[in-house]
Amino acid sequence: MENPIVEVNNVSMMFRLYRENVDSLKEFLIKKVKRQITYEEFWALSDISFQVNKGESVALIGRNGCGKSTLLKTIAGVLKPTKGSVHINGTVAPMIELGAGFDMDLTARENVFLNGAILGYPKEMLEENMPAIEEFSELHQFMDVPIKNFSSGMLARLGFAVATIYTPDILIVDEILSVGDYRFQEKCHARIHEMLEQGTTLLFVSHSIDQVKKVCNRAILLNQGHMLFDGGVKEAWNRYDSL
Ligand SMILES: Nc1ncnc2c1ncn2[C@@H]1O[C@H](COP(=O)(O)OP(=O)(O)OP(=O)(O)O)[C@@H](O)[C@H]1O
Repeated sequence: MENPIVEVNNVSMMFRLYRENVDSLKEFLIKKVKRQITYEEFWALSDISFQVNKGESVALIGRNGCGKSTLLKTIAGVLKPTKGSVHINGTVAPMIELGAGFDMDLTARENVFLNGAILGYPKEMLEENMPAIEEFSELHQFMDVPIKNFSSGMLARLGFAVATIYTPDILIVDEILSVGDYRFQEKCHARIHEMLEQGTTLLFVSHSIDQVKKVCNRAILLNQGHMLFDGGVKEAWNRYDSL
């Protein structure tokens, strides 16, 4: 039997919620040293465990703030869980906060190199793929324009084009398909399907049942940081509806 491609073992995530109202880092540090800073512990994820096998497409569903993005970030390695562990058996392309590493003062082309480097792609690979990125993002005449002049849809197109230049073992998609116009969303879906056909495993967050039904064969329902259900998409959505 093959090893699972993603293993999430008893993952819990705690954030400190600071209640103090401080105006500067200096004031914060002084208060911290004097132990005048108080915080509340907030558990965004509590004891989550599941495994994903190669080729599965799994949706994470649940209400706003239930912990979906936090869970994806621990799987992508962006956040280290407070307790538990995550094991990944392959390459990961995280599409979380697309273009989070963009610099607004740089041009689209310069940002391809910047964002590509953050994603760990070699410079030569980015140079080689520049025509494909221009083509997919449909930003031809805008490639040498500073991106501060771009619309949110244009930024999403650029971010998606950079993130998908190679076919990863695991693709992590967080809500990004809600950005961009309908035609571009369809293009993103087509690209994701192409990857799935090549054996990519998908972890997907979306608030749209139609999108989840289109791409996923399994869904995990979260509620206030707890895992309530793991199984078929239809049943997961029925349970979500009755929360
Ligand atoms: N860095 C942080 N510091 C403090 N609290 C955080 C931090 N990141 C997330 N949270 C809190 O953790 C909880 C889960 O957030 P998360 O973004 O994972 O939810 P979500 O299910 O993805 O929500 P949405 O559907 O609105 O995107 C929320 O209550 C959020 O406020």
